[in-house]
Amino acid sequence: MRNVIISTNKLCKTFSNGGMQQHVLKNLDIEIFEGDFTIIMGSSGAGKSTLLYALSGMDKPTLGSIKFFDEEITKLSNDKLAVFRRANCGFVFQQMFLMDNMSILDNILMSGLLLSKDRKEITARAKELLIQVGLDETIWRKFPTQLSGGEAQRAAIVRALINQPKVVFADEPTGSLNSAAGKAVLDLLTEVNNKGQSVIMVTHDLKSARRGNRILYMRDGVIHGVCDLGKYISGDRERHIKLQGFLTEMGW
Ligand SMILES: Nc1ncnc2c1ncn2[C@@H]1O[C@H](COP(=O)(O)OP(=O)(O)OP(=O)(O)O)[C@@H](O)[C@H]1O
Repeated sequence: MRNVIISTNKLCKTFSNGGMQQHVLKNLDIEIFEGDFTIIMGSSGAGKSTLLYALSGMDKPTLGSIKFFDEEITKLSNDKLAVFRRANCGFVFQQMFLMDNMSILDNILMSGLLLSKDRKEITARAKELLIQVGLDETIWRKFPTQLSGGEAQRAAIVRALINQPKVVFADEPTGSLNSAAGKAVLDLLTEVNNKGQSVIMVTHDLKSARRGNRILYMRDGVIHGVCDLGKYISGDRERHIKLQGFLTEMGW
């Protein structure tokens, strides 16, 4: 029996666009399991990012509720929600902003020291993660404006992971990266997941999706299908065929 870490009850999100109501999430009842690498796929505009933002407490739903661990986060005030997110969540989104007036290492340490006072340990973890995403010592003291977009994105990912969040939310984390840098990021997310942290990732990319063990396919604001793939093993051909078959069935 697997533990449910996030569950939604009749989750709805409606946007008002030019006076028109757009129902983007429609009565979703979803369960996310502890330790899973959950992938959210689907056509453009299906509501994937909206769902990710709602599940992570970054955005409030219009109707319905979200339970995250034992906390009904939809009932929390904005301040309490911010504290909850800081303690439990890591965010790897497309637009990630590093502080321009601080070095890359200091950007990461600042996040780490919000939750821990052990500077030595946080520094060691930061350096280890930086190396894992292919950012060596030569860039640690640089400022964000001195980095390429891909380097800055990888540094921001390290910042998101420095507090070893119980759940990592990622929205197309490899979107702006070349294939080697993208692989380093996926390897890091896989490793984090293997250590027990849950990952929820929105992606359009088959290579990224293969890292997940459970795929939720969205269409028009609802979950259209679910595929259980089992744990990621590099080069597992059968898994790949199963995922492709599922996506074809979903009309991807
Ligand atoms: N803040 C907002 N205000 C108004 N409409 C929004 C807002 N955010 C999203 N939408 C609309 O909701 C719909 C779903 O958007 P969302 O970004 O969740 O889709 P998606 O499945 O992630 O798409 P993509 O794969 O193209 O990123 C889109 O039609 C979008 O225009």
